[in-house]
Amino acid sequence: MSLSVSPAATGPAPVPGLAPAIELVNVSRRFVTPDGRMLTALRDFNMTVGRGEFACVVGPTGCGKSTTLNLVTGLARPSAGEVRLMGAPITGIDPSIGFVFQADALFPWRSVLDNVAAGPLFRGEKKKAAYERARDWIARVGLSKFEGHYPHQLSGGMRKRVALAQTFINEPKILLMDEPFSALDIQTRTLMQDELLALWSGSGASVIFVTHDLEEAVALADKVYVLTAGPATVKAVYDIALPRPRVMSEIRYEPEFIEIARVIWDDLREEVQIGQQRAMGQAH
Ligand SMILES: Nc1ncnc2c1ncn2[C@@H]1O[C@H](COP(=O)(O)OP(=O)(O)OP(=O)(O)O)[C@@H](O)[C@H]1O
Repeated sequence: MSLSVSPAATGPAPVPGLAPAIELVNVSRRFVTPDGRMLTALRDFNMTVGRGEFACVVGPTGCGKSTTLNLVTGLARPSAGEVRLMGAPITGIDPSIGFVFQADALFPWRSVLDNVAAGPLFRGEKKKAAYERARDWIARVGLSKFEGHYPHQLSGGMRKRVALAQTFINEPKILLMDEPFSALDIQTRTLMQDELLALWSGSGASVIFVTHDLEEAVALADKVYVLTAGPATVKAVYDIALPRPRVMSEIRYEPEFIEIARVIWDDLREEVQIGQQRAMGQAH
């Protein structure tokens, strides 16, 4: 059984001389609520994502998962502690970060080709080279026949493919994903997970992927972080040593996968129950 549980961040053996891609060190993040109270969303939060590592984050609703991503983007500052990218403290919004969120960020008035070429053109790449690379990425996600289509003419899964091409064409060193596939039906979601792993495996990108779907987390990740009901701290980190390449439609039926998901769910369930009890208490 290649399952290990650790109370602190582990991960692949660090590359000598290279700092981890992402580090959150003793981070706390507090907000002032609209009624003037102080709300602690993250407390003493520690996370280390190695270079090229795929980390998934699961936790109860509202515990602080998106807040974690916002700190890594540089859009939000920690109230205490430090966030480092490639060993250096964050000073602003880093152009080497790519994002994919639940709502895709396609320009509705641009064709698929223009959407995918937008990033390189914005960064000053020559038009010919940008469009050549865009066509290549569109082909990689299987949409060559649709490059002249507009987003409203595509299915949800096709739009996600465009969003992935639009992200990977920028060759992000760090990729932040916040429930990117949660609005898709289960079959399309499975296909998109395969697509994501295929694109990621050739990219070298370090990923933080937030999801409510524990099976999705186990299937994709090198490492799964389980967060406590808010304020979020890291409850446990699980190394997922399932071999790669992984085929999403098959992996879920493997005994080892089922066992790993069961063990992590036992841990997560407690936090989900705490979150639900609190929500019910607030409703009374
Ligand atoms: N800008 C803000 N101002 C005040 N409170 C905030 C702000 N952003 C987040 N919060 C609060 O911080 C807590 C964590 O929110 P966050 O969105 O990070 O949780 P989450 O785990 O991503 O939620 P979900 O599972 O619903 O996606 C919540 O109680 C939320 O209401």
